Amino acid sequence: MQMDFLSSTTKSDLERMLFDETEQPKALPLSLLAEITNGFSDKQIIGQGGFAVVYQGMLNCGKVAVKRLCNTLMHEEFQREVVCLMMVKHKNVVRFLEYCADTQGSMERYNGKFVMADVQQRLLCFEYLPKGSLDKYITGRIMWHVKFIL
Ligand SMILES: Nc1ncnc2c1ncn2[C@@H]1O[C@H](COP(=O)(O)OP(=O)(O)OP(=O)(O)O)[C@@H](O)[C@H]1O
Repeated sequence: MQMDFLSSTTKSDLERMLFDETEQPKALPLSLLAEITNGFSDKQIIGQGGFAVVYQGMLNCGKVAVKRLCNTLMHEEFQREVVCLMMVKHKNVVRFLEYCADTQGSMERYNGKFVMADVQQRLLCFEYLPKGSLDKYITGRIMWHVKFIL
């Protein structure tokens, strides 16, 4: 199996992906995700789940949601998640666009010695949904229902 040494997907490939629903999810370079989130700036954060921080990624036309997973996630779990996301295609499920699995060596001190440690970054990219979190709507409805009963 021949593999590209580095993913060369560009911002315009990502835009094409966003507007063409027949395109299959591909690997994205970390540098592109850093570029569209302004270096994973806090100002771009749109939410936080149990295992990830979610950033808004800005394209020339359109937006995406970039989910940066915590680095305790095992590679096998990430792989399983990507496989599942690639199989789900439904109008009621947010569209999965691309993924990024980046590993870089970094010299770190361990027990008084320098060792080369693997620094892993795992990210998922989805279409951006502008109406906020579903839990606000559900909580709102439940609160209203409880008030009505009382
Ligand atoms: N595609 C998206 N478009 C816009 N906002 C999003 C998108 N995905 C996630 N978010 C925002 O980020 C928040 C966290 O999302 P995330 O999917 O990480 O967590 P979750 O589903 O709430 O929890 P879990 O960690 O159990 O998956 C959401 O509540 C939402 O506000």
